[in-house]
Amino acid sequence: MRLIIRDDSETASFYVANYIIERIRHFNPTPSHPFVLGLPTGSSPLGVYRLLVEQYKAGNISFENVVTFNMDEYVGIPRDHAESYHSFMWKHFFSHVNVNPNNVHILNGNAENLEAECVEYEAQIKRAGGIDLFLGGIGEDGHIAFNEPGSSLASRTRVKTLAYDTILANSRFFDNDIDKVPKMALTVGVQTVLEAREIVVIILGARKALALQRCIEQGVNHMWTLSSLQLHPHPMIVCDEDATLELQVKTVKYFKSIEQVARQQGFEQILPSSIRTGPHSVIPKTVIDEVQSPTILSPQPMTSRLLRATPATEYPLRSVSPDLVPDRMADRVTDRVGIPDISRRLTPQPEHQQQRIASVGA
Ligand SMILES: N[C@@H]1[C@@H](O)[C@H](O)[C@@H](COP(=O)(O)O)O[C@@H]1O
Repeated sequence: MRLIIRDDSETASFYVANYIIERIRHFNPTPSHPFVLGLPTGSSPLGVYRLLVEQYKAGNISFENVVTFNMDEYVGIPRDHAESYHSFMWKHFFSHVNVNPNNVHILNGNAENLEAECVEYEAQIKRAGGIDLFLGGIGEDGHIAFNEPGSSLASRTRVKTLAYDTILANSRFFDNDIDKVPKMALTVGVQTVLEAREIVVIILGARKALALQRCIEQGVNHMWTLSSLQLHPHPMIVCDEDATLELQVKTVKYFKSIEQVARQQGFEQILPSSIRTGPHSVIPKTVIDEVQSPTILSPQPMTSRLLRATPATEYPLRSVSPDLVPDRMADRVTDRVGIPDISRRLTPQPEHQQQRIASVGA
């Protein structure tokens, strides 16, 4: 899990937008090998969409070969209702960029057979080759898409009844009248999200702080469906400082230090090549040269093989996301020359303390 913490919503959105742009560029999508992007609605991704549109207009990114799948849609409100997720997506993103309308997929909450609609949506995702990057937001109760508390972590796209808390939270978009808020939605499942090759979630504001805490510091739990991210190989949460309010100080310092150390080492994030370029491309293989020696008839020892590393430009020498290096708060207590002073550990060791007291007294 990567947790990226930024000062405010603007800088968090900036990080996510740039990240998506970098990922699409790296992937180098073509009509036959498009980048498949999962997208959310809600107020949290608004800044990201604004920045993506800005960058598109500045000529820095193209969405021509990007296929999109939205997370969810209300059931029973007209597609052109101002608060439908169709309207939201076209208003804030699609109509401002060069995405091909045929490449846009949003669940139809007015389908005659809602169940069949959901089954077909899963099939469409599969036909598109799976989702390369799923961008998500969360509800205050830690739900991802409309996977409300108690949703099966194995769930797939389906019809979902909304939790009262969600109806209440979303009433702000419906004249603060909960009677106007749809009570059902179509949503991708937790499993659908987990099957994306990469997941990025943006979490902003103090009202999401408890959800973030449950998802980062506690175990996988169907009552906080975002916590399922812990089971994914490449998840990243980007949040603002306000969203960290319920986290332990050491958790915040830990994740900040991870990012700092990575930057000092000269990288932001390195994903395996198959994730960065999609499943269809050939992953460069390390070449092994056999040493030709006609006189050796017995099996050659390992030292007779020359391992020629593939150039870093083609394939990273570090082939996986950097692992989180345990970083104890106690290890940060250093003396003046920067060497850890064991006698001042935050978890006291009585024998060392005694030695120190004795040496100070001498
Ligand atoms: N179905 C959507 C979610 O996908 C979204 O993450 C959530 C949070 O919205 P906001 O970002 O406005 O808090 O709202 C709805 O419940």
